[in-house]
Amino acid sequence: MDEESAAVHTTYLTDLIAQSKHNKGAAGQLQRVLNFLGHNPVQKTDNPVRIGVLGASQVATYALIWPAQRIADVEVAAVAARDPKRAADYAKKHGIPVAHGSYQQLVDDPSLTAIYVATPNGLHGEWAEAALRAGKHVLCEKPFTANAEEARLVQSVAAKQRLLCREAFHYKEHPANKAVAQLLQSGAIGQLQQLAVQVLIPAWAFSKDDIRFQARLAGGTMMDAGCYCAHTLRFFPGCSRPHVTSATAGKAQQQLLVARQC
Ligand SMILES: NC(=O)C1=CN([C@@H]2O[C@H](COP(=O)(O)OP(=O)(O)OC[C@H]3O[C@@H](n4cnc5c(N)ncnc54)[C@H](OP(=O)(O)O)[C@@H]3O)[C@@H](O)[C@H]2O)C=CC1
Ligand SMILES: O=C1OC[C@@H](O)[C@H](O)[C@H]1O
Repeated sequence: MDEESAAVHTTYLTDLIAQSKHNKGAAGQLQRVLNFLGHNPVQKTDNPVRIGVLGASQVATYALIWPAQRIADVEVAAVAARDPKRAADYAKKHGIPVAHGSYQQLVDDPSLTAIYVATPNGLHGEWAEAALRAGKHVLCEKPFTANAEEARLVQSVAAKQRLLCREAFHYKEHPANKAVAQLLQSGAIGQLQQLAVQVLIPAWAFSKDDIRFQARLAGGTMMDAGCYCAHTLRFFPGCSRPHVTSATAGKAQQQLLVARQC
């Protein structure tokens, strides 16, 4: 969304929130949408965490750039794309002060504290590792890497470098999920018997050449939506380490990217 449309949406939502003052639930929902639009930037502190975005991606806008505008001690300080012009255009559009024409330049930028890896899945491991070796903390998009071997390597580099390296699963930070986890932990609702997870994402939301449909970039339903299922199964207290008894690979359905696990 460009700045002008964001401003229009913001005004509209602010009016709606004012009108919903007698309905706290609705007002809260609307406030969250307004926050998501991120159009109320705050003054940064003197020494914010300076994050560089690796990949001029869609996800970086709503997962990092807009939310960071409302956080005083976080600054999105640079972006890199494989093409310098694309990096410059993206930086201009989103008010990012520095644009790098290669991922390596971003990783080597001494002014940055952390790197947000927002590339196709197949490149997560390589660039998370490069960023860690260059002394940067890493926030890596899900799924963490393309396979377990890469994941172990990246984690070992993070440990050796004494740097943070987190996978960007935000669902587990949501208060509703934390409350469920706490209920399960406390035993207040008994012991967990079964957990069924299903993620449905409309396939029409993406073009045919989207990174999600490209095996060479570690795409595919299980990598895109299915990693939420696998992660959820391990996240809640009482869940044992999943044991795979069978697996069947098939072509994605026409209408939906569907991933299920029990
Ligand atoms: N946590 C969450 O809620 C979400 C996470 N994601 C994850 O974020 C990542 C990016 O997804 P999304 O932003 O939707 O994807 P986009 O296609 O919008 O962005 C991917 C970026 O990767 C870069 N890239 C590098 N190599 C290639 C290549 N060979 N082909 C295509 N792009 C390439 C491109 O950057 P450039 O051209 O600038 O170099 C591009 O901007 C994925 O891993 C996805 O799983 C996605 C959505 C939500
Ligand atoms: O992680 C994700 O969340 C939102 C979806 O649009 C997307 O396919 C997936 O990458």
